[in-house]
Amino acid sequence: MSWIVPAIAPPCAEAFRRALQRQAELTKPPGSLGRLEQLAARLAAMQASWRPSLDRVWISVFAADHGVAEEGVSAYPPSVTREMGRVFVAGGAAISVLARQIGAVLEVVDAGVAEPLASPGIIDARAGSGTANFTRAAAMSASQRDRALAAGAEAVMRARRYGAQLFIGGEMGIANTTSAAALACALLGVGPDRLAGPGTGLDGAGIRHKCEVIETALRLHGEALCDPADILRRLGGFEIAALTGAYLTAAAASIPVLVDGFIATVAALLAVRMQPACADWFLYAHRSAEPGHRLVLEALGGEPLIDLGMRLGEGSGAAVAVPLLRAACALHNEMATFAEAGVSGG
Ligand SMILES: O=C(O)c1ccc[n+]([C@@H]2O[C@H](COP(=O)([O-])O)[C@@H](O)[C@H]2O)c1
Ligand SMILES: Cc1cc2nc[nH]c2cc1C
Repeated sequence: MSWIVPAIAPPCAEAFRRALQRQAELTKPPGSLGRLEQLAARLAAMQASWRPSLDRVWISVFAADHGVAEEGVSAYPPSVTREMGRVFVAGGAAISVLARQIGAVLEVVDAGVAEPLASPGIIDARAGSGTANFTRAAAMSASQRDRALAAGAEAVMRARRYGAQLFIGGEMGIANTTSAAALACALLGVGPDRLAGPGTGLDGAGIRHKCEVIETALRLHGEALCDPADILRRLGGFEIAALTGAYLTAAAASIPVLVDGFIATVAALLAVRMQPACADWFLYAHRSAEPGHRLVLEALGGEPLIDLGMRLGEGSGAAVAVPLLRAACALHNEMATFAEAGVSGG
C-alpha cells in the first residue's frame, strides 16, 4: 500500500481527567447530565483544552459511482449520484440546509462519479470513473484506492487550515449500501443477511437479491479478503475510501470526527482495522434505520447519540447531532461550580 497510514497519538489524558473533575464540581448531582458529561470530557481531551468548543465545524461530502449498481441493487438509478452533486452545491440538499443551520463549512468532493461533476464549487479529486462491478472483478486498483484515500486526507488538510474543531464526512453514491454491506461482511466475517438492508428503499425481494449479489462477490474474492486495505480495494467505493482516509488523517491531526450513518461507519471500521489508535477520535452521531448499522456500531463499541430513523447519508445524521455536542460543551464551559454559586453539598 503506497498511501501511508498516519501515526496517531491518543487524546490528552490530563485534559480528560481535569474535565471529569470539573464535571463533578458543577452545580448538579454527579452524573445527572448523563452522557453529555462524558462527551464534554472526551471533546476536552481531543481538543487538549479545558473549554472544548465546536464553533468551527467542517463537512466534506464525497460522491462516487459504483459498478455494482448494474446488478439492480438500489431503488434509484446511478444518475442520481451526479444529479445530487449539483443539488448539494446549489444549496437544496438536506446536508446543504443542515450545514447552513449549524453554521458549518460544506464542501463537495467528486471522488469518482462516472461522469465528472466538474461544476463550480465541486472539488475534483477523482480516483476513477466509478468503480468496477465487484461481482466480476476488484472494485478498484491499488493506485485508485490510494488516490481515494488521499482525497480524504486532502479534505482534512483543508479542514485543518480552516481551524476545524470537528470533522464530518458525508457520502453520496447510489448502490453504496451494497458496497458497505459487502465490506462489513468481509471485515466482520458475517453473512449478508445480517448486513444488507433496504438502502434507498428496496422491498423484501430486492433485499434478497442484494444478499445474493454480495454472496457472489464474497465467493469471487474469497480468501483474498483478509487485509483491510485489500478488502477496501476489492469491495469498496471511492467515496468510502475517501472517508477512511479522511478519518485516519483527522485522528492524526487531532481533529475529532463525528461519524454519520451506515456507510460512514463502515468506513470508520476500515480505518480502525488499518490503525486501531484512530478509534479514540471518533464519536458516533446516530443509529441509521439501515438494519446492518447496529452490528457495525457494536463491532466498534460505538454508542450513537441519536436514533431518529434517518437513513439519508450525506453527513445529515451527524449534522443533526452537532447541537447536542454544542450543548455538552456549553454546559461544561458555562455552568457554575458549587463553590462559585455557594450551593451546599458539592
Ligand atoms: O447513511 C445511511 O445510513 C444510509 C442508509 C441508506 C442509504 N443511504 C444513502 O443512499 C444511497 C445508497 O443507497 P442504495 O440503496 O443506493 O445503496 C447513498 O447515497 C447513501 O448516502 C445512506
Ligand atoms: C434523492 C437521493 C438523495 C440522497 N442523498 C444521499 N443518498 C441519496 C439517495 C437519493 C435517491
